[in-house]
Amino acid sequence: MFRKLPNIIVTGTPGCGKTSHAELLCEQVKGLTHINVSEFAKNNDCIDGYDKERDSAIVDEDKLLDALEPLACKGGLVIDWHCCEIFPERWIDLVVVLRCNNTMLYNRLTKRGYKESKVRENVEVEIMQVLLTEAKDNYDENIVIELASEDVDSLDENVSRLAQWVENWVKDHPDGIDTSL
Ligand SMILES: Nc1ncnc2c1ncn2[C@@H]1O[C@H](COP(=O)(O)OP(=O)(O)OP(=O)(O)O)[C@@H](O)[C@H]1O
Repeated sequence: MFRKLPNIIVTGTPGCGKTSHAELLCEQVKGLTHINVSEFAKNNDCIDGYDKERDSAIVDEDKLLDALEPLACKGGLVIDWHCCEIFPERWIDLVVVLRCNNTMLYNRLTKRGYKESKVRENVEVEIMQVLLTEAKDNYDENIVIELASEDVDSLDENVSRLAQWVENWVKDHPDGIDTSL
């Protein structure tokens, strides 16, 4: 099977704007499919318990990858999750790491009603650039890009840039990519 569209990961600390970016990109570029991993895992029986301390579901990563594999082989996925290292390198053409100013992130998470400990933990993750390091450690640095997601203008600019990148990828891969390799 050949995939004719790239697969993109949109990652970043919770509240950075992954879902906002992924949704808008999929609205603007025909053929792309938004995979909100938390929802996808729930809908595909890939939940393996609940982490009370973190107040979040535990995803069974093996089951998740099995469920995603056929879709990843078709291509055109925009994978939206706060973790990127589990996705095989052969699936992924671009890793977008969204970054956000600490005060803004604090306000966004507080507005969501997150408890103080969860807000602090996530702001620290952002300060320590945890997601950027994870992306660079697990994928070729040439496919990892860092984008600021701080206001509506930056959201629009980022999405236009990503849409242009997809258009260029398609032109550069007229026969697609062989997913059996
Ligand atoms: N670039 C931006 N400009 C203005 N508001 C933004 C921007 N990005 C995100 N937001 C706002 O921040 C909040 C969190 O955004 P979003 O749900 O897209 O983040 P997320 O990274 O997907 O979070 P999670 O990992 O928890 O799902 C939303 O209220 C959204 O409207």
